[in-house]
Amino acid sequence: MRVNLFRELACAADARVEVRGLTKHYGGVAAVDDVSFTVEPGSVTGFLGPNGAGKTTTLRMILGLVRPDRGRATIGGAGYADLARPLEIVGAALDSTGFHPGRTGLDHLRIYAAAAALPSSRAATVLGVVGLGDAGNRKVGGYSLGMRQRLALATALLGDPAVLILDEPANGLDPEGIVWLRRFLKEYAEAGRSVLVSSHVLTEMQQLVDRVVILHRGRLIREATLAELSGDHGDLETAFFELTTNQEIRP
Ligand SMILES: Nc1ncnc2c1ncn2[C@@H]1O[C@H](COP(=O)(O)OP(=O)(O)OP(=O)(O)O)[C@@H](O)[C@H]1O
Repeated sequence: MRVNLFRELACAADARVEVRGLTKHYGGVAAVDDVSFTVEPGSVTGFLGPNGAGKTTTLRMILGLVRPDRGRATIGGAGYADLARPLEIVGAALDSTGFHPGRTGLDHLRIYAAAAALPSSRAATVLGVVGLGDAGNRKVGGYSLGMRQRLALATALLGDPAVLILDEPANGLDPEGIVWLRRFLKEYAEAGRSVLVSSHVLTEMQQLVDRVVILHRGRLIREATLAELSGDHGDLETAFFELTTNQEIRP
């Protein structure tokens, strides 16, 4: 399974995501304010912050879904819009609610594969990888939340990308699913790829990530390895609360 899924990357730098000075205002609100960080190949990076910190807006700017007011995000050195075959560079699962309920999981994936000029056979391959091999011919309307999360991950994996960007991927997964996801993402990173994953469940992140990027009120407040953060603050939960409370309130 791993042999088929994880092709050799031509160059490790293909999996590097660089965010430099990203800024986005909505009306008077600085949703993201001069944020810079790097997602390193070979690592799982946790993207953390309280509600409204600017995580989703940042992810959407990396993926070319929101135009920044200032700054730039690159994946393997290129902006998303300049990627010739984007699904083969970056796979993203930001939302597991947007599936057509009347389509089967397999059909959903085949449509995405066709749109990206990927072989139709990838649909069954990625369904098997995420553990939905037996549910591929069932309509997505009958899938549980955890099954939809797995389908969203399968969609992200279609192009065998160098980078995975996932928003709350464990939401709705049962304990076995969470353990599976953790192992899968670690293996993915160990194959020289990179994973950027946002979650509010800090105990889960503690077990999953190598590095963390923490936003608060639109600004970067810490980019560090988990080991550095633990050295300074103890566990991730303690670090998170120490860093995100008692912050100076900006005008
Ligand atoms: N399309 C939009 N129009 C107006 N304001 C927006 C829009 N998108 C985001 N915002 C605002 O930008 C700020 C950052 O929101 P964002 O969704 O990026 O935060 P988040 O860290 O992902 O939050 P959560 O953890 O709750 O998902 C919030 O104040 C939000 O209300």
